[in-house]
Amino acid sequence: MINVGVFGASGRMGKAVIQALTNDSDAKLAAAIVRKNSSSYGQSATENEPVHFISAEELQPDEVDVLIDFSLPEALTENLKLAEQYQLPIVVCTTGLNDKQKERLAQAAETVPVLYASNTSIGIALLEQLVGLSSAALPDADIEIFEAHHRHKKDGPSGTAISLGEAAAKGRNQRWEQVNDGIRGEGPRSDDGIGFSVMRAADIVGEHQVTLAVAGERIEIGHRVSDRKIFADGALRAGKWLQEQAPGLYSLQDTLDLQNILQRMLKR
Ligand SMILES: NC(=O)C1=CN([C@@H]2O[C@H](COP(=O)(O)OP(=O)(O)OC[C@H]3O[C@@H](n4cnc5c(N)ncnc54)[C@H](OP(=O)(O)O)[C@@H]3O)[C@@H](O)[C@H]2O)C=CC1
Ligand SMILES: O=C(O)C1=N[C@H](C(=O)O)C[C@H](O)C1
Repeated sequence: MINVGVFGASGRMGKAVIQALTNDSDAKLAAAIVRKNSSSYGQSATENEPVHFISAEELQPDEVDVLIDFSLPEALTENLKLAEQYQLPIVVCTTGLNDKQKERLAQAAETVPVLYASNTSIGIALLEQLVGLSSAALPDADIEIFEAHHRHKKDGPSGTAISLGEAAAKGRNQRWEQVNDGIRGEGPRSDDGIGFSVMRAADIVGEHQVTLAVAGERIEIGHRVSDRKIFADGALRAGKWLQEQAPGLYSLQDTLDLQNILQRMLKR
């Protein structure tokens, strides 16, 4: 049985992970971590089991095998410090990280296993591969990315949309910093630029579409999530995998065989 500690446990995703753990025969909730000034602090985190929302200082490291972080970027440094202090593997799922925070992930990965996933759905991992392949195969296509999320989302474009842009740039051997056009506004597009359009509305869980267009033809590769269980299950799957790994910085792609599957398919 794997004991899971969840950061951001009171949030939309934290609750989804706790719910997923109630039906998981290999893993259980060991710690539901919130801020000390959280309105959830001290309350029961589960319906039947005696797990309460605690603060990070109250974490009992011997009771936890892996940490899953679905809080916000502001909490990343403290969460990584805890993982380092207690030598615990950590799956980081928060988005909107700046360059310094991404460097901090790499620094933590020198001493503990760290898996960073802007999207824990296997469908998006597959989409990334398909986008890389399509971008390489259509070097002259204009690439644009659309994403839609719920009205409460703070960051934009979404972490997933940026990861898909990076996969497209990689497919063409381009540096992401050179082709990232950000959210589209006025003015004509450059030949290589990859731009985003963003929708925030109601309770949309997460939708992404990558368009590769040449004059007269358009490829659209898309993905929609309608239930946060998809992300929660993906994060737990990643956590189970990570707790058997050596220190290092991993991605969801490392846990899957998609690249080999794609290569085998292409050889046929
Ligand atoms: N990788 C993936 O597949 C997915 C990633 N995400 C990402 O996960 C993150 C959380 O999303 P979501 O659950 O919707 O967000 P919520 O706002 O619902 O939850 C975030 C939780 O973090 C806690 N929090 C807020 N501010 C701080 C802070 N400064 N320090 C520590 N904790 C804080 C809050 O709990 P409290 O105040 O009670 O402490 C809050 O409940 C986002 O970055 C989102 O983009 C979302 C879905 C899927
Ligand atoms: O905030 C969300 O809800 C989501 N965030 C992630 C992102 O920014 O890509 C993943 C998912 O699409 C939901």
